[in-house]
Amino acid sequence: MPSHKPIRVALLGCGTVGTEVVRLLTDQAADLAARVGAPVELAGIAVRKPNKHREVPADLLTTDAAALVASDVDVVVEVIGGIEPARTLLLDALRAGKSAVTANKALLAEHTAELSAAADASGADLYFEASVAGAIPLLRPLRESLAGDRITRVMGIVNGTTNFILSGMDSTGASYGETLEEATRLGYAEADPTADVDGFDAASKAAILASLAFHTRVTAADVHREGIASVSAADIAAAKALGRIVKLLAICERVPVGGDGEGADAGATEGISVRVHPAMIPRSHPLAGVNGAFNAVFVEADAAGEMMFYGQGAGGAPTASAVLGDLVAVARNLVQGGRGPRESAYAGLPSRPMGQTPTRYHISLDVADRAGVLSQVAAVFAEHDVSIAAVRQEGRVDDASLVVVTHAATDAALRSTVDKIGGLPVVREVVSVMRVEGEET
Ligand SMILES: NC(=O)c1ccc[n+]([C@@H]2O[C@H](COP(=O)([O-])OP(=O)(O)OC[C@H]3O[C@@H](n4cnc5c(N)ncnc54)[C@H](O)[C@@H]3O)[C@@H](O)[C@H]2O)c1
Ligand SMILES: N[C@@H](CCO)C(=O)O
Ligand code: NA
Repeated sequence: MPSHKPIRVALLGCGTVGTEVVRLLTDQAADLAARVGAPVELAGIAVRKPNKHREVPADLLTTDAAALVASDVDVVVEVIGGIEPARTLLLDALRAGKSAVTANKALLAEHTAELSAAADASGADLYFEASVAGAIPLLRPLRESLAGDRITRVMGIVNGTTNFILSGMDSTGASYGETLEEATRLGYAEADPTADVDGFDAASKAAILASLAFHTRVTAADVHREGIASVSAADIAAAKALGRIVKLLAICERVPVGGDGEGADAGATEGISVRVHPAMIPRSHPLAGVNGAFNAVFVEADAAGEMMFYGQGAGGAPTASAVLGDLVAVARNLVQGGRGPRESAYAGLPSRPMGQTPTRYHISLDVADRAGVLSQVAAVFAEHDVSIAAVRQEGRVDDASLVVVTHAATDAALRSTVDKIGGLPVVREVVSVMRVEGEET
């Protein structure tokens, strides 16, 4: 039996995730104690409305989260969400030398520097595996298992709500609006789905992933963000016609820098691009088969090569699994002495603006079916120094469709190419414009 004194845990928030944390802590108490080497005891649960929590022991409930944090606890688990009061509560805990576990990506994407500094100053642990891709072990592999390698790219589906909607649009051909309604009816999308569909949730996760992968401090403000509201049935059909599928991707990659920049870029030869946007990927890509509310993250590293992490990225029990894994880790550190890895931001790579990021575009046009159209369109690409990888033209009686897939060029050059093409008299409509990922450039 464990001889160490019990590890006392304060749980802040008892919603979808918190309820499952309580259940796992209770159901697995004996196993957890054996694994940690000390009993892991729930000292209190901070909630807003105690009468709404009949499923958890009433004597543990309190509405005073700050007092619970200040009480005789060793670890604080934060599953409230949002910036305040979560930020202040976690800072108070860390400053007092109490280790912290959080699932709060919104907070981490803004305030990791401050939280890590507080943890370093007191020697406490800060763990947050549940904040990205829920149950999937991802942050610890990036931070620990791959610490000896050089990660070049992380590309993932890290938002279940938008993946559910895009998968639905792909399988039924329905519009974005219709599919969002269905997702809301089934309880996948929240009443206010803004954070998910506009890409804020994925952008927070991208910032956390890029920070770990590239040993660089990246915040949500460094992430280029586009959501899925403008993805049309025509985009989905255009992708399908060429053996591709549309996904909302979080992409973190190393990109070359000229070294002629100013400020943070001066003299740098390498930067990073961190972005969230819909993109077409080949149906043969490992991420293409990730459907519904599942998450998956594809990682490329110099020595390890390609890896994929796949599983449930959301939901009470899956997210609580990651929270409990972190809780066991910090509790073990308390029992055995020592600390988990500290924040590592030594590389300080500059974030490159989207306009200077190399991307590829898929462009579908409705054009007049007459001689010379193709050469007029091709001339605009040449003017912008954008090289064409493939062209497909289909003529009909009074109009025709033209699909162009480019080689890599800067996003800014591609954007101005599309703008200029849209203004050509022979182009009736720009049917679909989308970036292409997951293929040779
Ligand atoms: N639900 C998921 O699938 C999921 C997945 C990964 C990460 N997360 C993250 O986990 C955290 C919690 O998510 P959730 O889905 O459980 O949210 P939730 O809204 O279900 O639960 C949050 C709870 O915190 C309570 N709360 C709010 N202010 C409080 C305060 N001052 N003191 C005490 N309690 C307070 C709310 O009343 C609510 O019960 C968020 O940071 C979220 O981003 C959730
Ligand atoms: N709203 C998020 C929850 C998990 O972070 C999603 O849909 O993936
Ligand atoms: Na995770």
